[in-house]
Amino acid sequence: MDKLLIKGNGPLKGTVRISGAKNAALPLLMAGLLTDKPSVFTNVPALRDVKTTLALLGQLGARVSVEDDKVNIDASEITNLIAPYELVKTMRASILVLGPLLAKFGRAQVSLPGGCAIGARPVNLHLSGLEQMGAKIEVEAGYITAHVEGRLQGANIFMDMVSVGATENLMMAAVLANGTTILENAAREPEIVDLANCLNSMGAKVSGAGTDKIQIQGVEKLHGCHHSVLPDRIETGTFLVAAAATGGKVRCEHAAPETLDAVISKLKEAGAKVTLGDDWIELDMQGQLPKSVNIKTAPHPGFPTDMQAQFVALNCVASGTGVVTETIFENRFMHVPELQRMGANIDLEANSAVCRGGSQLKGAQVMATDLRASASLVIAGLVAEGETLVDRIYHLDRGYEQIEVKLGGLGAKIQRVQ
Ligand SMILES: CC(=O)N[C@H]1[C@@H](OP(=O)(O)OP(=O)(O)OC[C@H]2O[C@@H](n3ccc(=O)[nH]c3=O)[C@H](O)[C@@H]2O)O[C@H](CO)[C@@H](O)[C@@H]1O
Ligand SMILES: C=C(OP(=O)(O)O)C(=O)O
Repeated sequence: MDKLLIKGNGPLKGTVRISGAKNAALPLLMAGLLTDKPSVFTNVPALRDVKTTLALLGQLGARVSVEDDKVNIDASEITNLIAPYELVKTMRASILVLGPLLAKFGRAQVSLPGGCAIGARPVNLHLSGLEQMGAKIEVEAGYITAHVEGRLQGANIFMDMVSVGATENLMMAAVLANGTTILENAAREPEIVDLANCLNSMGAKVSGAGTDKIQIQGVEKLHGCHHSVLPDRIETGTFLVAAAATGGKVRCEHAAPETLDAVISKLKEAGAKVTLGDDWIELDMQGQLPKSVNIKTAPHPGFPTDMQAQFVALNCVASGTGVVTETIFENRFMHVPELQRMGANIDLEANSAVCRGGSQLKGAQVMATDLRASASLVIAGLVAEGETLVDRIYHLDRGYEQIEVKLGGLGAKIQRVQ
């Protein structure tokens, strides 16, 4: 099993190219199921989750081809409407095939994603929204089986929690429904706007994406698309935090600065000088060490839960005490015991991590437990004294494209080992 060996060696410096966003790419690729015509996506990141998505689409009968960062999907001959456990278990976003399959083919069977490291992550909002659109749904023997007589029907759906995945699934279902669907208390993440833009380029009628009320007027058919995936705001944020923690100066290119307000604001509070262009962000610590910051995660435009672990690592080496509160997932502090093994001074109190800064972290063998927890261990390894070995980095490969190559380009001593 691959591991990352990191030797802390001072400030990161240089320029890094940001990849397309995992969380935008996955629903976009699934949207390829909604049309008989070819869909072409560019700026698709080479990630394990993208491979899983393409394998899933292939298993359903879609013809998929990949050339560098370009993916072509032809879903004109779908032969199978089952998303099996073997694929769904490795990637929770597989549930996003349910809306498109039901809307286009009238039925689908998708394995229940099950619990995962960061929390239980139920899919009740996805299912109840589809039921309100006329679907009949049964959950039995670990599978969700859904069908609808004729077309899904437009509906007014109020979601009693803000869910990114449910908003995306229901939006994709509603584009081919009969009539108008209104999604209230919808998620407002930039990846939802990217999906809506892509669906509209396919002939859908979606308005209000990026607000908490999305209106979708169903159409009978969609055509193909040519869509470039939104840059990854979480990958960008991770490199910026790594630069801040090491006291460095890093410029992220091919980024989307407008999607990172909450993160940039916290980096400035930590003492970083941040400069923005249309598609780049530069962070300069001007030789200073960071100051601790308080953080509370919240749905967009609040502080993203997917950046929480990286800021815990930053707070450990910063000056002062920072309290990081997680409000989205009930078990998203698994990086804390691993950071403690490296000498971090953190106390867990309910859903908050009280991080007392100023520790000189020491290299250790640590274990990645989920995607962003892994990123926080890499950041800690970059500032630790001595060698850090991060095990189980298949989690990292789900969401970071060649992280060791990109960090190496910024001067880090990091290599993949067996
Ligand atoms: C592929 C993708 O885009 N993943 C992102 C997506 O995950 P995902 O779409 O799974 O996250 P959600 O926004 O749905 O989850 C938010 C909260 O709602 C709960 N919930 C969700 C659905 C449901 O039917 N019932 C329910 O109770 C979840 O357990 C969680 O506590 O948004 C999360 C929150 O920003 C991010 O951390 C993930 O990186
Ligand atoms: C939690 C994450 O992803 P997923 O929803 O794909 O598990 C993440 O990207 O941090």
